[in-house]
Amino acid sequence: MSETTYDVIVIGAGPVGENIADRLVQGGLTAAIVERELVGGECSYWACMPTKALLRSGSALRAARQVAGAREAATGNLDAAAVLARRDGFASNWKDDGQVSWLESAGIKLYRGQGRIVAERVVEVAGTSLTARHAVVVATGSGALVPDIEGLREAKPWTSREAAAASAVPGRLAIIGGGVVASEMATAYNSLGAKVTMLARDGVLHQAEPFAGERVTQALRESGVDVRVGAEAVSVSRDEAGTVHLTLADGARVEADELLVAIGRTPNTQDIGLETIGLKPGSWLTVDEALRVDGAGDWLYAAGDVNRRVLLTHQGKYQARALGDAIVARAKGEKADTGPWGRHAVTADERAVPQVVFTDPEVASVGLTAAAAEEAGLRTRVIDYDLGAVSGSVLHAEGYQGHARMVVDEDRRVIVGFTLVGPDVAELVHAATIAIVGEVPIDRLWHAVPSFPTVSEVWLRLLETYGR
Ligand SMILES: Cc1cc2nc3c(=O)[nH]c(=O)nc-3n(C[C@H](O)[C@H](O)[C@H](O)COP(=O)(O)OP(=O)(O)OC[C@H]3O[C@@H](n4cnc5c(N)ncnc54)[C@H](O)[C@@H]3O)c2cc1C
Ligand SMILES: NC(=O)c1ccc[n+]([C@@H]2O[C@H](COP(=O)([O-])OP(=O)(O)OC[C@H]3O[C@@H](n4cnc5c(N)ncnc54)[C@H](O)[C@@H]3O)[C@@H](O)[C@H]2O)c1
Repeated sequence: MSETTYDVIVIGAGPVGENIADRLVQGGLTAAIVERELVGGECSYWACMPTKALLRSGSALRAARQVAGAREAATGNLDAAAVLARRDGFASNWKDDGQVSWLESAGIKLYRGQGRIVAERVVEVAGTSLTARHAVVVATGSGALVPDIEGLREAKPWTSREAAAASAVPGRLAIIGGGVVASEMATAYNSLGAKVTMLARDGVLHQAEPFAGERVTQALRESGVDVRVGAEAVSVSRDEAGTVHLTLADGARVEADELLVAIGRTPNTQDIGLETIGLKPGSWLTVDEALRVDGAGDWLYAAGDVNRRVLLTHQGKYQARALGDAIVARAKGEKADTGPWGRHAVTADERAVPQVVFTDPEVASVGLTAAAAEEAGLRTRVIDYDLGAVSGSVLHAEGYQGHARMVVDEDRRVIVGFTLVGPDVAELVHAATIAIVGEVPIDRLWHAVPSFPTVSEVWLRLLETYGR
């Protein structure tokens, strides 16, 4: 077995692993990255990029149909084949040459194969033993969770991977789940012509502000999706003709051509050698504020989905920048600055995580919901405003419907949570992220004047509702 030594070994070349390795090399260290599938990870080929590509064409068509003049020009349905072809491009046709070239140009050494920790600071991959001088970082991400429902695995359901990469649109698609993947894929496949049934046992987008799930449910139903809140599948089978049959807890039956299971994620830690260092294979890697793995030595870190802090690409990459720079600092004998909002801290993971759900309407949020703020013991005031009543919204689309909520910490008079629901609100949320991270006092926000006539004028309306 050949042996090679690097300053740091990163297992997993998803968006998080790539960014960590980049920061390390930019900081003057050597880094090897280990990847068993495609460089770029889930996000590039089976998650963020292809799913957003599947959603974008339907969103553009709906936007045109909401404006007189454009509506008359947008008379047909989506060209599903063209949408799928555009999606293929955004998934780089499931080839990673571009990302491999980037690794080379960034000075990061790639090893292909399953990486396994075999001892402290030692990782084996495809017959090569890699030794780390300073650290090993696990950035192996997550995979789809498939529940133990009778007959489900034998029925060969789609997970998010098959939904993101499908080469044809099924006539009927049933979905188990009511979270982000379920809601986005119900939106996408409905727009592509599938008859969608969504079994949302625990409600639709139930982790968001309640009005978000309610509006998305209503819009999905209006566009023809059969949303069944509270419905639970108890058994599944696929017959010889390929039809999937589901039986629900209340005895109801659902038939579909494909079944998507979208009920959350499981960590990719089953076969990475955790047992060799006293940790449990298949478990999420819990970490401290420096992203060091609990129960391991100070040489092992975990970032991105696998540490379960926040399962989002942008937040994982935020962890990657902080962690990469912290390892560089420690390697130089400096102390890492992991105190709140420090250079190497991941404070935003707890206080200001933005997320956009690309449904129709879109849901864009950051920070705490009103319920979460109350649960955290904050003395809050919740300000709501009808987004459709803003001049910019009325101009943006006929019959624009939306809602905005601002959650204010009354003791500090700063915003701690913000949620927008409406067409094209995705690009509006970053202003709220800055207000929360910057802890901008409400009194100062009165001086941040939104342009007229934009949808952003909702900021002014919220402040007026709050009062001066
Ligand atoms: C359908 C869907 C849509 C999504 N859309 C969005 C979105 O719009 N915006 C957003 O912010 N987030 C989105 N997410 C979440 C996002 O995909 C993840 O948060 C992100 O991919 C996490 O990055 P990561 O690098 O931690 O893990 P991954 O992207 O999962 O990458 C981990 C990599 O490690 C490799 N690996 C695993 N084990 C080993 C091993 N032992 N040896 C070698 N290599 C290994 C894997 O092959 C993979 O390439 C979506 C998720 C899904 C499922
Ligand atoms: N636009 C985006 O930012 C985006 C898009 C897609 C996915 N993601 C990320 O990917 C992750 C995975 O998404 P997801 O939708 O799979 O998970 P999720 O956690 O968002 O939703 C899972 C849903 O399934 C329900 N559920 C759990 N077990 C169930 C069961 N046995 N039967 C029926 N329902 C059950 C849960 O109550 C929940 O509503 C999320 O954490 C999300 O952050 C982000």
